Amino acid sequence: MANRNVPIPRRQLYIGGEWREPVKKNRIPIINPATEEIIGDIPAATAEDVDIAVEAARKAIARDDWGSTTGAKRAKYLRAIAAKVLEKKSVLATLESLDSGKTLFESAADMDDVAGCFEYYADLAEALDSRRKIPVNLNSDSFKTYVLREPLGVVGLITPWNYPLLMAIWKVAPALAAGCAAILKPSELASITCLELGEICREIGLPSGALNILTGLGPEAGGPLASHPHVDKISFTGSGPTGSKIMTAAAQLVKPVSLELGGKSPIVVFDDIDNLDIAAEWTLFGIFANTGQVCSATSRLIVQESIASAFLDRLLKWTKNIKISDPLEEDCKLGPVVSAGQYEKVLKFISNAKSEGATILYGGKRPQHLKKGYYVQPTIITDVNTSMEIWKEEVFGPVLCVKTFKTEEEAIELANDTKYGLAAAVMSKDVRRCERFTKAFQSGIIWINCSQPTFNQLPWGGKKRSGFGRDLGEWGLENFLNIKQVTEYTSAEPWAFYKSPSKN
Ligand SMILES: NC(=O)C1=CN([C@@H]2O[C@H](COP(=O)(O)OP(=O)(O)OC[C@H]3O[C@@H](n4cnc5c(N)ncnc54)[C@H](O)[C@@H]3O)[C@@H](O)[C@H]2O)C=CC1
Ligand SMILES: NCCCC(=O)O
Ligand code: NA
Repeated sequence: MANRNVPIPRRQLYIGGEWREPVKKNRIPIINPATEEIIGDIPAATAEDVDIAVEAARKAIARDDWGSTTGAKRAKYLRAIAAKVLEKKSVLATLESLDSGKTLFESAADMDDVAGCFEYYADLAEALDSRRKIPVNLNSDSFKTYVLREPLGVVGLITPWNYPLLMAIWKVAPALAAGCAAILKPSELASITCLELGEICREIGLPSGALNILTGLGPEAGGPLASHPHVDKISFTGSGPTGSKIMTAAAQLVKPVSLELGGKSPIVVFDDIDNLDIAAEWTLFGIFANTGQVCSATSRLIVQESIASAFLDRLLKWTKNIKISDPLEEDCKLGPVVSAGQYEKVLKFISNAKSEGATILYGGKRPQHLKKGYYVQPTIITDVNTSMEIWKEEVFGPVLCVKTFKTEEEAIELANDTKYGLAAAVMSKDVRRCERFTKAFQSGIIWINCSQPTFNQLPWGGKKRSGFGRDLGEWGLENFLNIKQVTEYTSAEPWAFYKSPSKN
């Protein structure tokens, strides 16, 4: 077992490059979901702190060392942050697991991804210098034109608890690369590593106010950020209802938002797959990685009837082999869900499925060997119909529901039978069929013969009620840039639209 005695730092809000006590001095307890114990506390920001952070961010935007410096200089800071994250990887990963219940293996992988994301956007920040001013040729003697890419301004980044530091960095890294000044509001359920990012920024000397970190409750800290008149954009990842509230608040000021919300993504498995075990493992990974708390989790298995029984059999064997334990234990592959609320919510989904007539093929309860902690067994539910809650609603826990199909048309119809549109996966060795599914799936992310692999270079986001806008890749950077066209009249001749008074 990793060292669970890593001390939990007692931090304040990170504003203007310094630690600052919240104006109202309130704090929120940190709960370890594996033990249900309080292990520390975080500061609780309110509207007063948001005002101070916005002011610090506006100053950073106006200063030569941040808002108007080069991408190359900003890249140096991003690379320095990446290096520090790797230097502190072991402690950060442990803190992430203690706070969120994520397995230590996954937390460590997240820290690598965090560093990789900073490195990736450091490259893009450097490349931005040559794309900052792009001439546009009009074939005109009268006009010279060009397009500028500028930092959008002060941006609010509101993020969830399922990948506490990584989801924040998907927004922080491109926002800083673009030259914006950012205010990050992480989830109150898991904020420790985001506060440690503040310490890293302090250590590497990030110019003050470029990144401000306000922990606190959603309505008290996130709400004022979304409705602040001097915040130029909100980028949000989280639940649909909260996304909707943020969009409503931002709409009052015509403030742009990007929303990365939930999903109920399908994984379609055809009978032509060569290897049931490979498909079974991807199906497992698609729903049980991070204990199913993944917005892109492929939580609806749609399997061809001819192999359904053999495939489910194999799936069960793999599922029974998953080690469920304290997330710091070696080889743990399934930790607790994040909170008591999430635990109750997941169990309720399972009991509702049962009362609606579905069969709990496996799991559905707390694992017997774990008396404390918010643990739920990996759960597989069959005899599902399309009007059931379990087919329609995002559980955000380790719960897979299963339906069978006979024909390709039926599989597409079932796959798209959802209000969401984040991700979709197809498993088949028929290349043409995979192409047909790629086209037919109504979603922003397609996986072929796999589920969940995610790369910094590729756009991440959805359609339908999964939201709009894209994190990651060059799209993630464009989110934080203002595109400004400049048109200069270069002719010595008068414009001659009006009759000149001198000719009267
Ligand atoms: N798509 C995704 O990645 C995620 C989906 N979820 C889903 O959402 C459900 C609820 O989880 P929550 O933690 O309550 O998610 P949430 O969507 O309410 O929280 C996400 C972020 O929004 C903030 N927030 C909450 N209310 C706000 C408001 N009125 N104004 C501004 N910011 C606000 C939270 O403090 C947090 O930082 C989960 O059970 C899960 O189903 C949760 C987290 C991530
Ligand atoms: N593999 C990263 C998933 C991110 C998300 O749940 O939004
Ligand atoms: Na926690």
